[in-house]
Amino acid sequence: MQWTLVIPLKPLARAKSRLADTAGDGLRPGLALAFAQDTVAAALACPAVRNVVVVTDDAVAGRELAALGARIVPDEPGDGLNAALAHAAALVRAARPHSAVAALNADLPALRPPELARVLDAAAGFPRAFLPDAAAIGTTLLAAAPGRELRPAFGAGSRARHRASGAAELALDAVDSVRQDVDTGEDLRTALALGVGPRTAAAAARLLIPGQ
Ligand SMILES: Nc1nc2c(ncn2[C@@H]2O[C@H](COP(=O)(O)OP(=O)(O)OP(=O)(O)O)[C@@H](O)[C@H]2O)c(=O)[nH]1
Ligand SMILES: C=C(OP(=O)(O)O)C(=O)O
Repeated sequence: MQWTLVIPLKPLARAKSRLADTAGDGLRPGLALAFAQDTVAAALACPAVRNVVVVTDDAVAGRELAALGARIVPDEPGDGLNAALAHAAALVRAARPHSAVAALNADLPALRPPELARVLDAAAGFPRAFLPDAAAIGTTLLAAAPGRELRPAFGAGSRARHRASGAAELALDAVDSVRQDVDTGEDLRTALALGVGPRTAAAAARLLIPGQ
Protein backbone atom coordinates (compact mmCIF):
# COMPACT_ATOMS: atom_id res chain seq x y z
CA MET A 1 0.00 0.00 0.00
CA GLN A 2 1.25 3.49 -0.79
CA TRP A 3 0.39 6.41 1.46
CA THR A 4 -0.27 10.10 1.19
CA LEU A 5 1.26 11.82 4.20
CA VAL A 6 -0.23 15.02 5.55
CA ILE A 7 2.31 17.06 7.55
CA PRO A 8 1.10 20.11 9.50
CA LEU A 9 3.40 23.05 10.15
CA LYS A 10 2.68 26.19 12.15
CA PRO A 11 3.98 29.55 10.99
CA LEU A 12 7.70 29.33 11.80
CA ALA A 13 7.74 32.44 14.01
CA ARG A 14 5.32 30.69 16.40
CA ALA A 15 6.67 27.14 16.06
CA LYS A 16 8.58 25.20 18.66
CA SER A 17 7.91 27.59 21.55
CA ARG A 18 9.06 24.94 24.05
CA LEU A 19 12.54 25.21 22.54
CA ALA A 20 12.85 28.85 23.64
CA ASP A 21 15.46 27.95 26.28
CA THR A 22 17.55 26.07 23.71
CA ALA A 23 17.17 28.35 20.70
CA GLY A 24 16.50 32.09 20.95
CA ASP A 25 14.03 33.97 18.76
CA GLY A 26 16.71 34.53 16.12
CA LEU A 27 17.46 30.83 15.62
CA ARG A 28 14.20 29.03 16.45
CA PRO A 29 12.33 29.62 13.16
CA GLY A 30 15.30 28.25 11.22
CA LEU A 31 15.48 25.25 13.50
CA ALA A 32 11.75 24.55 13.08
CA LEU A 33 12.18 24.80 9.30
CA ALA A 34 15.18 22.45 9.39
CA PHE A 35 13.13 19.85 11.33
CA ALA A 36 10.37 20.10 8.75
CA GLN A 37 12.81 19.88 5.82
CA ASP A 38 14.47 16.76 7.21
CA THR A 39 11.07 15.23 8.02
CA VAL A 40 9.69 15.91 4.54
CA ALA A 41 12.87 14.76 2.76
CA ALA A 42 12.90 11.46 4.69
CA ALA A 43 9.17 10.95 4.09
CA LEU A 44 9.59 11.51 0.34
CA ALA A 45 12.47 9.02 0.30
CA CYS A 46 10.25 6.30 1.81
CA PRO A 47 9.06 3.69 -0.70
CA ALA A 48 5.70 3.37 1.10
CA VAL A 49 4.98 7.08 0.51
CA ARG A 50 3.27 8.18 -2.72
CA ASN A 51 3.27 11.89 -1.90
CA VAL A 52 3.54 14.44 0.88
CA VAL A 53 1.11 17.28 1.52
CA VAL A 54 2.27 20.01 3.90
CA VAL A 55 -0.43 22.09 5.56
CA THR A 56 1.02 25.49 6.29
CA ASP A 57 0.41 29.21 5.90
CA ASP A 58 4.12 29.98 6.23
CA ALA A 59 5.38 31.35 2.91
CA VAL A 60 9.07 30.59 3.48
CA ALA A 61 8.41 27.05 4.68
CA GLY A 62 5.96 26.50 1.84
CA ARG A 63 8.57 27.51 -0.72
CA GLU A 64 11.36 25.41 0.79
CA LEU A 65 9.21 22.31 1.27
CA ALA A 66 7.69 22.58 -2.20
CA ALA A 67 11.27 22.64 -3.53
CA LEU A 68 11.79 19.24 -1.89
CA GLY A 69 8.73 17.86 -3.70
CA ALA A 70 5.88 18.38 -1.20
CA ARG A 71 2.50 19.76 -2.21
CA ILE A 72 1.57 22.78 -0.08
CA VAL A 73 -2.00 23.44 1.03
CA PRO A 74 -3.13 26.43 3.10
CA ASP A 75 -4.10 26.08 6.76
CA GLU A 76 -7.88 25.96 6.47
CA PRO A 77 -10.38 26.42 8.04
CA GLY A 78 -8.06 28.30 10.42
CA ASP A 79 -9.34 26.48 13.47
CA GLY A 80 -6.20 24.78 14.75
CA LEU A 81 -4.24 21.63 14.12
CA ASN A 82 -6.92 18.94 13.96
CA ALA A 83 -9.28 20.96 11.79
CA ALA A 84 -6.39 21.64 9.40
CA LEU A 85 -5.47 17.95 9.23
CA ALA A 86 -9.07 16.86 8.66
CA HIS A 87 -9.46 19.47 5.92
CA ALA A 88 -6.22 18.43 4.18
CA ALA A 89 -7.16 14.74 4.39
CA ALA A 90 -10.51 15.59 2.79
CA LEU A 91 -8.70 17.42 -0.04
CA VAL A 92 -6.52 14.37 -0.63
CA ARG A 93 -9.57 12.10 -0.76
CA ALA A 94 -11.45 14.49 -3.04
CA ALA A 95 -8.65 14.12 -5.58
CA ARG A 96 -8.04 10.41 -5.00
CA PRO A 97 -10.92 8.77 -3.10
CA HIS A 98 -9.17 5.50 -2.28
CA SER A 99 -6.00 7.02 -0.82
CA ALA A 100 -4.44 5.66 2.31
CA VAL A 101 -3.78 8.82 4.36
CA ALA A 102 -1.55 9.39 7.38
CA ALA A 103 -0.82 12.51 9.41
CA LEU A 104 2.81 12.87 10.48
CA ASN A 105 4.35 15.51 12.75
CA ALA A 106 6.78 18.00 11.19
CA ASP A 107 9.25 17.72 14.06
CA LEU A 108 10.89 14.34 13.36
CA PRO A 109 14.42 15.38 12.30
CA ALA A 110 15.88 11.90 12.85
CA LEU A 111 13.26 10.22 10.63
CA ARG A 112 14.62 7.26 8.64
CA PRO A 113 12.75 6.10 5.53
CA PRO A 114 13.00 2.32 6.28
CA GLU A 115 11.56 2.83 9.78
CA LEU A 116 8.71 4.92 8.39
CA ALA A 117 8.04 2.16 5.85
CA ARG A 118 7.76 -0.41 8.64
CA VAL A 119 5.29 1.78 10.53
CA LEU A 120 3.14 2.40 7.45
CA ASP A 121 3.19 -1.30 6.50
CA ALA A 122 2.00 -2.17 10.02
CA ALA A 123 -0.68 0.55 9.88
CA ALA A 124 -2.02 -0.94 6.64
CA GLY A 125 -3.36 -3.88 8.67
CA PHE A 126 -5.91 -1.70 10.50
CA PRO A 127 -8.75 0.68 9.59
CA ARG A 128 -7.06 3.37 11.71
CA ALA A 129 -3.76 3.13 13.57
CA PHE A 130 -1.37 5.41 15.41
CA LEU A 131 2.19 5.49 16.71
CA PRO A 132 2.81 6.98 20.16
CA ASP A 133 5.63 9.50 20.48
CA ALA A 134 8.87 8.68 22.30
CA ALA A 135 7.45 10.02 25.56
CA ALA A 136 4.43 7.67 25.15
CA ILE A 137 2.07 10.59 25.82
CA GLY A 138 1.54 12.07 22.38
CA THR A 139 1.32 10.79 18.82
CA THR A 140 3.68 11.15 15.88
CA LEU A 141 1.64 9.34 13.20
CA LEU A 142 -2.07 8.62 12.70
CA ALA A 143 -3.08 6.51 9.71
CA ALA A 144 -6.38 5.85 7.98
CA ALA A 145 -6.75 3.04 5.43
CA PRO A 146 -8.69 3.67 2.22
CA GLY A 147 -12.34 4.42 2.93
CA ARG A 148 -11.70 5.37 6.59
CA GLU A 149 -11.82 8.88 8.00
CA LEU A 150 -8.67 10.12 9.71
CA ARG A 151 -10.44 11.68 12.74
CA PRO A 152 -7.28 13.37 14.12
CA ALA A 153 -7.09 14.22 17.82
CA PHE A 154 -3.53 15.53 18.08
CA GLY A 155 -2.37 17.84 20.86
CA ALA A 156 -1.21 17.31 24.44
CA GLY A 157 -2.03 13.79 25.62
CA SER A 158 -3.14 12.59 22.19
CA ARG A 159 -2.08 8.98 22.71
CA ALA A 160 -5.00 8.39 25.09
CA ARG A 161 -7.45 10.15 22.77
CA HIS A 162 -6.35 8.22 19.70
CA ARG A 163 -6.58 4.97 21.63
CA ALA A 164 -10.05 5.87 22.96
CA SER A 165 -11.15 6.71 19.41
CA GLY A 166 -10.64 3.07 18.43
CA ALA A 167 -7.41 3.52 16.46
CA ALA A 168 -4.98 0.61 16.87
CA GLU A 169 -1.83 1.49 18.80
CA LEU A 170 1.21 0.25 16.89
CA ALA A 171 3.68 -1.49 19.21
CA LEU A 172 6.78 -1.89 17.07
CA ASP A 173 10.43 -2.28 17.99
CA ALA A 174 13.17 -0.28 16.35
CA VAL A 175 11.12 2.60 14.97
CA ASP A 176 12.66 5.20 17.31
CA SER A 177 13.25 7.67 14.50
CA VAL A 178 9.50 7.86 13.77
CA ARG A 179 8.67 8.34 17.46
CA GLN A 180 11.33 10.94 18.31
CA ASP A 181 9.53 14.26 18.07
CA VAL A 182 11.47 17.28 19.28
CA ASP A 183 9.62 19.57 21.67
CA THR A 184 12.33 20.37 24.22
CA GLY A 185 16.09 20.79 24.40
CA GLU A 186 16.33 17.30 25.91
CA ASP A 187 14.37 15.87 22.95
CA LEU A 188 16.78 17.63 20.61
CA ARG A 189 19.78 16.04 22.32
CA THR A 190 18.13 12.63 22.02
CA ALA A 191 17.39 13.20 18.33
CA LEU A 192 20.98 14.32 17.70
CA ALA A 193 22.19 11.12 19.35
CA LEU A 194 19.92 9.05 17.08
CA GLY A 195 21.28 10.94 14.06
CA VAL A 196 19.41 13.81 12.40
CA GLY A 197 19.13 14.90 8.78
CA PRO A 198 21.58 17.40 7.27
CA ARG A 199 19.51 20.59 7.71
CA THR A 200 18.91 19.93 11.39
CA ALA A 201 22.56 19.02 11.92
CA ALA A 202 23.60 22.36 10.41
CA ALA A 203 21.00 24.36 12.36
CA ALA A 204 21.83 22.60 15.64
CA ALA A 205 25.53 23.27 15.16
CA ARG A 206 24.71 26.99 15.46
CA LEU A 207 23.18 26.42 18.91
CA LEU A 208 26.39 25.26 20.58
CA ILE A 209 24.67 22.44 22.43
CA PRO A 210 27.03 20.92 25.02
CA GLY A 211 28.16 17.42 24.12
CA GLN A 212 27.76 17.90 20.37
N1 LIG B 1 -0.99 23.76 9.93
C1 LIG B 1 -0.96 23.78 11.27
N2 LIG B 1 -0.03 23.05 11.93
C2 LIG B 1 -0.01 23.11 13.28
C3 LIG B 1 -0.94 23.89 14.03
N3 LIG B 1 -0.67 23.73 15.35
C4 LIG B 1 0.37 22.89 15.41
N4 LIG B 1 0.80 22.50 14.19
C5 LIG B 1 1.86 21.54 13.84
O1 LIG B 1 1.53 20.31 14.49
C6 LIG B 1 2.68 19.66 15.05
C7 LIG B 1 2.57 19.58 16.57
O2 LIG B 1 2.36 20.88 17.05
P1 LIG B 1 2.68 21.48 18.49
O3 LIG B 1 3.48 20.53 19.30
O4 LIG B 1 1.39 21.98 19.02
O5 LIG B 1 3.56 22.78 18.13
P2 LIG B 1 5.08 22.95 17.94
O6 LIG B 1 5.31 24.20 17.16
O7 LIG B 1 5.65 21.70 17.37
O8 LIG B 1 5.67 23.15 19.41
P3 LIG B 1 5.25 24.14 20.64
O9 LIG B 1 5.18 25.55 20.12
O10 LIG B 1 6.38 23.97 21.60
O11 LIG B 1 3.94 23.64 21.14
C8 LIG B 1 3.86 20.50 14.55
O12 LIG B 1 4.28 19.93 13.32
C9 LIG B 1 3.24 21.89 14.36
O13 LIG B 1 3.97 22.69 13.45
C10 LIG B 1 -1.93 24.64 13.30
O14 LIG B 1 -2.78 25.34 13.85
N5 LIG B 1 -1.88 24.55 11.93
C1 LIG C 1 0.68 17.49 18.73
C2 LIG C 1 1.33 16.58 19.42
O1 LIG C 1 2.62 16.71 19.74
P1 LIG C 1 3.32 17.58 20.85
O2 LIG C 1 3.96 16.58 21.74
O3 LIG C 1 4.28 18.28 19.96
O4 LIG C 1 2.29 18.48 21.48
C3 LIG C 1 0.75 15.26 19.81
O5 LIG C 1 1.49 14.48 20.43
O6 LIG C 1 -0.41 15.00 19.49
